[in-house]
Amino acid sequence: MLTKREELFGGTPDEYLSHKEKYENSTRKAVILFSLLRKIQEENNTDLTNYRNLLSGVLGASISQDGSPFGLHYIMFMPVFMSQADEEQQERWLHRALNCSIIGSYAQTELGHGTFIRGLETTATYDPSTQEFVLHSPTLTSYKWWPGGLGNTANYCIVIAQLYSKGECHGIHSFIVQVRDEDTHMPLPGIKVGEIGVKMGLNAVNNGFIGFENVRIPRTNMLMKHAKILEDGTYVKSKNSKLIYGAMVFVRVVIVFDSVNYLAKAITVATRYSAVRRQSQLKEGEPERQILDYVTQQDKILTAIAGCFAMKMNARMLWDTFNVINDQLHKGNMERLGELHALACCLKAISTSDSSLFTARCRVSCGGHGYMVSSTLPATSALTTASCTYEGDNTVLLLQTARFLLKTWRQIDTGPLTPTVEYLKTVSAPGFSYKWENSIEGIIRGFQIVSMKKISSCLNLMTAKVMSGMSQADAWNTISIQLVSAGESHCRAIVISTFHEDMSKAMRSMSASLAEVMGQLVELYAVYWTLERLGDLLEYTSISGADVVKLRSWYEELLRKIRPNAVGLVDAFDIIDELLQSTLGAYDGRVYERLMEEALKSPLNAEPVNQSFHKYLKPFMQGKL
Ligand SMILES: CCCCCCCC/C=C\CCC/C=C/C(=O)SCCNC(=O)CCNC(=O)[C@H](O)C(C)(C)COP(=O)(O)OP(=O)(O)OC[C@H]1O[C@@H](n2cnc3c(N)ncnc32)[C@H](O)[C@@H]1OP(=O)(O)O
Ligand SMILES: Cc1cc2nc3c(=O)[nH]c(=O)nc-3n(C[C@H](O)[C@H](O)[C@H](O)COP(=O)(O)OP(=O)(O)OC[C@H]3O[C@@H](n4cnc5c(N)ncnc54)[C@H](O)[C@@H]3O)c2cc1C
Repeated sequence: MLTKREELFGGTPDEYLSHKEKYENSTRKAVILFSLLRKIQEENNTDLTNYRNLLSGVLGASISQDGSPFGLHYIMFMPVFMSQADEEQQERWLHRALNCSIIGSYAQTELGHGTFIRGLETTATYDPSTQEFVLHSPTLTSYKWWPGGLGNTANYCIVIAQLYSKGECHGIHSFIVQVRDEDTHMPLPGIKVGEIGVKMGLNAVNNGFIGFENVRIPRTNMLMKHAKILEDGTYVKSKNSKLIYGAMVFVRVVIVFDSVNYLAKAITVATRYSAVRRQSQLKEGEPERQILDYVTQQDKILTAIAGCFAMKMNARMLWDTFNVINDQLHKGNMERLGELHALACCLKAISTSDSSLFTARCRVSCGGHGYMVSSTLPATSALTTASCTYEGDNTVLLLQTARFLLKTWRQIDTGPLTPTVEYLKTVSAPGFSYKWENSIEGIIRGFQIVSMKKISSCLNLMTAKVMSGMSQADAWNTISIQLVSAGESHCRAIVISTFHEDMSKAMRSMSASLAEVMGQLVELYAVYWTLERLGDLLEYTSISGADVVKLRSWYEELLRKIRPNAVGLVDAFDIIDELLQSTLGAYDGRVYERLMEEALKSPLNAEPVNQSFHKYLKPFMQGKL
């Protein structure tokens, strides 16, 4: 009789399963795991604020690097319900979703549209005679495409469609739709649903497609916490049309935490492997050195560790900011919605692009063995690159942040600014002067000045182009590279300052030795990004060549200081081997034995001579083919 642990972590490695077997195996594991989580959930009431704890359990427990067919149920279906469904609808469905007696997905993206959601083609037309909506996919491009779990798993999904009533289009709204029979799991009439095929990664998420042929759903299946359709078809609009976007903000907040978790796995593997792997002699006649002793290896890995700690603290800040503003939204105060959206956009974009960049570096830092699937680095790389796209393409999200920053800059003199942008007032105040200094505070100030000057420059460029006769939209597109750069600079200034401030607070309750190491990580992160963004700093601040020489020495000194604590820092992530699932990163350091053990599991090692020898090779080698 297998133990739960053996059931979850034993059996044929996923990499040797077919696409279909991988899905079936993931579903088998998911029901084991989420039965345990369901028990935990039943003891707690659930609203959006305490929901993230459950979600971090779900994400942390998602034991496959290929994701889980239940992912979207937890990550989007339920949060959207909590933020978009009215009380009666939550009463009717949320408990069933929480105890997994229904499994949901979130169907927004279509074959033809992902970013431009106002261009979605799926329609929901209200029929007052029957008090129903008619859901329809008018074109192939209107088919929903990508929703996780929709292929074979979910029996309900939230569909985002253009709402029509009394001949008028009211834009996109959310609807809950049953897609499969709860007993037979057969697709319901008028519904064409399936799985989209093999992807670069996340191949257990069961991403699907769905098309509707005049499918009728009750009026009360429109999620009506904000906007409503009355029985006679009268449309009652939301207090704020942007509230429909609320769930995307929540998921972006979750994804920042996710990106930290994925990066933590990758750097745990790369750091431990770099301590085990010996290669080349630093000095003739000496034993081969741990590759972690090479400064170029430290440059790849220690900066990733610092980045992981930095983003973890920013994820917490974002979550706290989300809760504060979400409470205000519930009380009808929309004042900071735009700021929250801009912050969630840029932190989602920067956390996922950093995580993708550093994970790829971890992969190459492990040489050939880092290219083995059994190292788990290829899967983590595939995962982190996906996160640069899902829940909003990073470029598009940074443009959203830039849109907010330009709006803020236009109003800079009309009154106080909200917390995440008040630095713009400080560094642009009359009489403010700043001379570059090689210190954490000096670096933060430098990044804030770069951000402010980029925003100001973008607005001036826009104004000049529009004055020259260019349309607003063309002017925006023409300078969009600089707009993205302004969004990134704003975010980097926030990440460094938050890391410094929050870590400084945390260090007060640490031992002196631990505080010293944490302080080194903050400095390493700040100095690394200063060297990475030298062009901006040379353009907008008084940093000099001499400052740069000193910065480089400071950087190399920090690598030297942090090296002895590298393994301890990643051990502190405390990721158990079963979740790490890596031949290179296992706690016991038996890298070579594990590589061989995993290789022997390959079906191609089941017999000494593969059948292709007799069928193909032998006749070929004998000239008979
Ligand atoms: C069990 C374990 C499982 C583990 C599995 C691995 C983990 C996986 C983790 C997560 C899985 C994720 C699954 C993925 C799900 C999805 O991808 S769902 C689909 C997501 N799609 C998007 O994000 C679409 C992106 N596009 C947009 O958001 C918008 O189209 C837009 C880019 C913002 C542009 O829209 P629009 O043209 O309408 O907007 P603008 O004209 O630019 O601005 C209009 C005003 O609206 C404000 N706005 C826009 N968005 C929001 C928002 N989200 N919140 C608040 N306000 C918003 C914008 O600021 C403008 O306001 P203004 O006029 O005042 O300036
Ligand atoms: C693994 C994965 C899981 C997903 N899960 C779901 C899910 O469960 N539910 C769901 O609804 N969706 C899901 N998606 C879809 C995802 O939300 C979209 O892929 C994403 O929103 C990007 O849209 P798109 O793919 O249409 O790319 P596009 O929007 O076509 O972007 C392609 C390129 O065009 C550029 N571009 C687009 N618009 C602009 C603009 N205005 N300005 C400048 N450049 C622009 C982008 O920067 C990008 O470089 C998932 C996607 C992935 C990869």
